[in-house]
Amino acid sequence: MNTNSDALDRIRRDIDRIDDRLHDLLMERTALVEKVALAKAPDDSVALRPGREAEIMRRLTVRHQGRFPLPALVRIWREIMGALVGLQKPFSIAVCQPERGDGYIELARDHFGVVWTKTIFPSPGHVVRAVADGQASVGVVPLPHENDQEPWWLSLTAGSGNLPQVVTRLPVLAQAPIAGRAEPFEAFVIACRPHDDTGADRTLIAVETVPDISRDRLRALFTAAGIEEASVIGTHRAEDHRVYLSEVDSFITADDPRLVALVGGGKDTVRHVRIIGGYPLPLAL
Ligand SMILES: O=C(O)C(=O)C[C@]1(C(=O)O)C=C[C@@H](O)C=C1
Repeated sequence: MNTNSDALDRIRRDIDRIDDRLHDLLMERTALVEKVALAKAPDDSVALRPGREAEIMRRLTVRHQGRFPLPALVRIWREIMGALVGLQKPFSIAVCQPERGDGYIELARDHFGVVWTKTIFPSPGHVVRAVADGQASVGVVPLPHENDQEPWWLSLTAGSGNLPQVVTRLPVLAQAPIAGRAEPFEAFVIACRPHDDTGADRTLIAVETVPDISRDRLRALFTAAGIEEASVIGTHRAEDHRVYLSEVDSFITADDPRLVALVGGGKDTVRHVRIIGGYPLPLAL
């Protein structure tokens, strides 16, 4: 009996020592991130680097071993990086929560952690405006749906200047289903910064065509321009034109010659092509 409780005490002292080391490392990591913040351009409006975060998470999930559950590991690092992004610059999160419940707030909390303020907005359009105006550092908006009456992503295709862009897709690791909830919530994070190249990314390209063309024709235009694996994730039909939101399985920037080929290959049909961001591929279990 005594021996057992002695052994237990010893193990618990080891656990205390490990907790102290973890805690010390966390404080040391915080000090390093403060140095990273000083090295960033002062006019950077948001400290968030979704690509770097994705690379960290991929590296850790690959080296992970043993019985500690991977979703718990991801959650701990989400909390750490979420906390540290807001220590570098003021950080606030605009969340679209159009329906009852708090599915998108949960997604935002799982990704950015518990620390920073989250403000609920009734529509994705409000969130886009809040981020564009600098009222919020990032926004969480539902993934586009085919039958959206007023797709929020259209406002990311128009105009110039520092428009918000899609930078992340949530959740970064598929969540366990919640009993009683029909569908998992999924969202895009938008911010006034370009999406990052992590070597495993998707890019979102809005293509405006006059007149309307079929999806098959659109896919053929992408293929002819040298862009494979383009799938449509949203559409908007106006009186004299159609806008497709296509998702491409690679990292593409606005100056990519393939986009010029896409416009040229469409002769007069493709009026406008615009990248509205992209995101690192979500973690695979
Ligand atoms: O590497 C950076 O740029 C950081 O700001 C550090 C850090 C991190 O905690 O590792 C924090 C926030 C960023 O979104 C990405 C990574």
